[in-house]
Amino acid sequence: DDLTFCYLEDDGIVCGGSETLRLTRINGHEVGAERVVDPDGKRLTMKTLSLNPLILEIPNFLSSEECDHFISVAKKQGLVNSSTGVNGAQQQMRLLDTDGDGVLTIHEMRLTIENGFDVYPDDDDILQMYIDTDLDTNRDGNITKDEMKNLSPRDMKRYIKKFIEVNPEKHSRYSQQVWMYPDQSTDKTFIDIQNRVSEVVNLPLDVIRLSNFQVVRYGPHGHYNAHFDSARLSTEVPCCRRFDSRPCRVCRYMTILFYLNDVTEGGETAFVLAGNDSLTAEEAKLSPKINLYRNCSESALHIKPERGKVIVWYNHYIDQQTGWMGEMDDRTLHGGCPVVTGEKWIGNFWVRVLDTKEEDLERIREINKKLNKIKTEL
Ligand SMILES: O=C(O)CCC(=O)C(=O)O
Ligand SMILES: [Fe+2]
Repeated sequence: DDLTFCYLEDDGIVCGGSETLRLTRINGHEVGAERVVDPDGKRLTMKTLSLNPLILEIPNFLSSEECDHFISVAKKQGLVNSSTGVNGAQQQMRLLDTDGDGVLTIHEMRLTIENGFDVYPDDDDILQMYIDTDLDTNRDGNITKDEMKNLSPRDMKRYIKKFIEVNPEKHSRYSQQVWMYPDQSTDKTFIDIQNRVSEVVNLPLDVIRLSNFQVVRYGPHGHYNAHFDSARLSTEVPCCRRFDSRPCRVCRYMTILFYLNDVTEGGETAFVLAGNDSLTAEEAKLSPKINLYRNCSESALHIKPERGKVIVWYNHYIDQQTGWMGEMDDRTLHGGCPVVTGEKWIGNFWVRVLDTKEEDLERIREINKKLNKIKTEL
């Protein structure tokens, strides 16, 4: 076998060929549990913040210089507006007449717009839309099926698109970003960090290199409403490869989130359902809790951004049979609360995998070849 994978086990480091490759999961023990981790001689403390979902934090994982480095790389590369996968222009609008009385109240219209367009208007914005578009002919604040015909789905889309241009903070995600890829970058700091991550999460560097990295900036009002970083398992839709143009789903085994600065006020990462089993993810997605821009304080767990801190969580369990990605953990529903004062910089390091370990072994071989070629050219 041409590949070797090593893991830290109870009795020391154990290595083997490609049959050894598997995903790992840190044992969180209990909330508040702390242990010392020692990547490249840096004594750091890893603490368990939550068990359901499993979330761990390591303060000072990055030095201030490393944080500044990523911020300046991002600025140099040029940040672009973030967008979520849900693009209003492609979505079929589903009228959410939740009580089934054939009439949309303002509340139901809000749900309809939130779901269909990934846009979060206030009640006043909806009333303004009725005025601007003449949708509510009899001006009673309710939209009947007949009144709905006053505005075609296409015109509605056009109206919402303009609304978002004027009120960007009402989109589900309001931030700017750049991407970095481990198999394309020779940035020394980036390579150091990949090694450090590999050590503390006990995953081979080869698996860490399957990841991608996104540096994100939020300004005042910047936020990201609650979402999943990954998607549920599916036998019909394959895991996305980079720049995939087929219908595909994002498969991110785990999220490693770096805080690159201290935020003056706001900007916590919120886990809506941490330790809360009384609400299903589907119920949560239709509840006001998901709108972190408005209802951040209703989440179960808040993590304060602190320069250099990293938090780690697992979007999926491990499939014990294959050792590869298993069911999604729907307690991971999370997002970024609005920045009140100052700005917020983070790095998202997403450990991405494909549907099978064999496909990822193939990718690992390709990446190694590519990196060897870059090395010999240097
Ligand atoms: O900004 C945050 O704290 C969370 C960001 C996030 O969830 C994401 O970018 O996927
Ligand atoms: Fe996220």
